[in-house]
Amino acid sequence: MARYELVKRSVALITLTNPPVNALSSAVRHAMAKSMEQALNDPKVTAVVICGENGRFCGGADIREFAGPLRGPPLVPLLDAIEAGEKPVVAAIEGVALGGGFELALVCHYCIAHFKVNHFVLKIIKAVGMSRAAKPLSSRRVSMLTTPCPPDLDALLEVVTMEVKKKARGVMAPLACIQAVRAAATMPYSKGIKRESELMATLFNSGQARALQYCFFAQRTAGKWTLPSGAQWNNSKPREIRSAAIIGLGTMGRGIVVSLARVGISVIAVESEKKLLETGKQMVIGMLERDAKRRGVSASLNLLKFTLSLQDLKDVDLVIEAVFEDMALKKRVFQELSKVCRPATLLCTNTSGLDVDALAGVTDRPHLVVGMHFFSPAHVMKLLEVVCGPRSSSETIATAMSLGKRMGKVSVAVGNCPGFVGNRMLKPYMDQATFLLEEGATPEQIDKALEDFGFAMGVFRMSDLAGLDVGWRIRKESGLTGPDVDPKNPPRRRHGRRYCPIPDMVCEQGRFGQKTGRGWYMYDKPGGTNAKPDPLIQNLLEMYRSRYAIQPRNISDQEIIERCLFALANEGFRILEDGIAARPEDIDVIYLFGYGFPRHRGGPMFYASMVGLERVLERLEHYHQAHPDVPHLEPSPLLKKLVACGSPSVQTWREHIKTMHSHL
Ligand SMILES: CCC/C=C/C(=O)SCCNC(=O)CCNC(=O)[C@H](O)C(C)(C)COP(=O)([O-])OP(=O)([O-])OC[C@H]1O[C@@H](n2cnc3c(N)ncnc32)[C@H](O)[C@@H]1OP(=O)([O-])[O-]
Repeated sequence: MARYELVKRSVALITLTNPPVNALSSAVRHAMAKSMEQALNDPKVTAVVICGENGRFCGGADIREFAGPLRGPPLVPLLDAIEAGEKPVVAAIEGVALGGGFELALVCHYCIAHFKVNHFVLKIIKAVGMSRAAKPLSSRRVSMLTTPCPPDLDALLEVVTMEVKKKARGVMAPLACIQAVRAAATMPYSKGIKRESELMATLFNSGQARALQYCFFAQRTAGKWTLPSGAQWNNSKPREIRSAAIIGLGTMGRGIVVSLARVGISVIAVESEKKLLETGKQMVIGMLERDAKRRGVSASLNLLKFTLSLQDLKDVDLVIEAVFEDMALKKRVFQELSKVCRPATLLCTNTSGLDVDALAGVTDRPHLVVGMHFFSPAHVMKLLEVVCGPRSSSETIATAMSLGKRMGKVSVAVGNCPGFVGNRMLKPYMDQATFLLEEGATPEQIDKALEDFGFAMGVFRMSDLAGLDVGWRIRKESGLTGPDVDPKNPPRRRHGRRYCPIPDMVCEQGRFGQKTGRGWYMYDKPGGTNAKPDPLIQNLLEMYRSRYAIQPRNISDQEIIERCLFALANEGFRILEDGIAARPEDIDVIYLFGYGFPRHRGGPMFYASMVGLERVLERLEHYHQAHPDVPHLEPSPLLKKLVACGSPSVQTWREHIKTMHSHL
């Protein structure tokens, strides 16, 4: 946990040894305290060096221990002892120095940030020699330093506070940091430290801290995918991918090309027409050049090839199809790929919800077919849903997961069903929002409630950004609206359940969102981003309500949050029951990285657990009773089961889910 050695007969070297990141666990703190005592009491020791094993100084407190009560010696007295000690202490920093690890470095009298380990001992000895020859230690103690305080501190912090409140809506920690900076600038050290401890205690005991800790581990859990067959992340070897092809240079295809090329993978990009190919090529080159400039590297344009011919794909390791979301078209592409590509080439589809197994079925290699659902813009968004068809091999899944990681994505393995995890859950969430419009709410009221909850964008602003026509086309294709609707259907019912036609009416007016300058809001111009409430939408809602004799009522923010978010989580429970996601953590990671769910709320499933499953169940029952024609509000059997089992912690829900239904 901490190794103690005497180097050159006078330097005590204390090495933190707690892999993987040398976190300050109770055992490490205990060993550190003992080692420091030994070093300070040994007359042979003239200086102390603290470093971390395996190229990492210290990743901070051991977050795993936050779940329980504090054990072992606290960190602060150890830090005080180092700072006040009469022997110079040097922090030899390599890799990370985060949180408590950073504090540890700060209280040391000297810090060396070094890269070449072979120079390690030499540098330390030099630094220690310097410290002994130089001024007394008092000038090196952080508590003795005066903090510069700008004369306009209040105004400065006011501006920063406003900015933080805008960017990190509802998040406590950044605001507490500003208060800590104020304390550092205006109070003596001992009082400032006390103030910081109070702030830390407030944060530490908040639900937000628990949510953020959960998110940290959920993200890492998601990478540890597992299938009912026993194949999992640590027993399935991914293939090495050196070359890839992208079919379709629309928005998604372009983003995927950029994501691949910037990690050094050769990419062949295919389009069906010369004009589309040329436009796509120019855009990809521009995106790569801007990206390279931002990162201070040269753009990897030599890795790109643009072509109109699928024949050029015969030797690539992997193909990602990113054509229009049309099953017949995708099937034609996959049939063609089967003929053209060598038998070992992996065939991936970037679909946002179509049946991956149906596509696998038209190929000569269903075991090498997998879904890779990127989120737009694909070179920016971190989420990747890896959709495992029933016939996808473990090697195929491992390859897609590992390729996602290589591209810097947070990859989550999910099962194959309409909409997979993310978009399947989105439907009940959006349905609730439109039902609330019918009942008396406005788009801006609903968006404000969701944004106050912490979403970067409410559901209507988000839809305007994404484009309303996409969902409209899907609804037309599935016979929910348009000429194919059975005229016997009442206007507000489909398949025996409640249906809200308002989104269709908005689209019928050519209002497709930001791109047309009109959607749920109005914008200054097509492509504008400044959303303003539109009186025409208000009129449309009023006419709609009067046509269907709906008496509008006042709807509270609480009802908006409960109906939208509990319906979202309820679908998450069904997804777990159906085995489309292996764990609640996977669902939460998808919502955090793909749908802007506020991180300090932990994701929809964690949020439900924080509200209390009993309460979620009771509210869903209440709303379902009021709206019996909305099946999404009927509490899922898994939710009921978990409540009956005493609402166990989210990390143990998996034990209550029958794995026999798994689609993963
Ligand atoms: C008391 C005074 C107040 C102090 C407060 C604090 O210090 S608050 C803390 C302030 N510190 C932070 O907030 C730092 C949080 N950590 C990080 O930001 C990153 O992990 C990293 C940059 C250290 C390494 O990134 P990377 O991409 O190279 O690697 P990776 O991310 O994949 O992690 C590898 C493995 O290490 C694990 N693990 C990591 N850190 C901790 C930890 N502190 N604890 C426990 N475990 C930790 C991680 O779970 C994973 O385990 P797995 O899945 O293999 O079993």
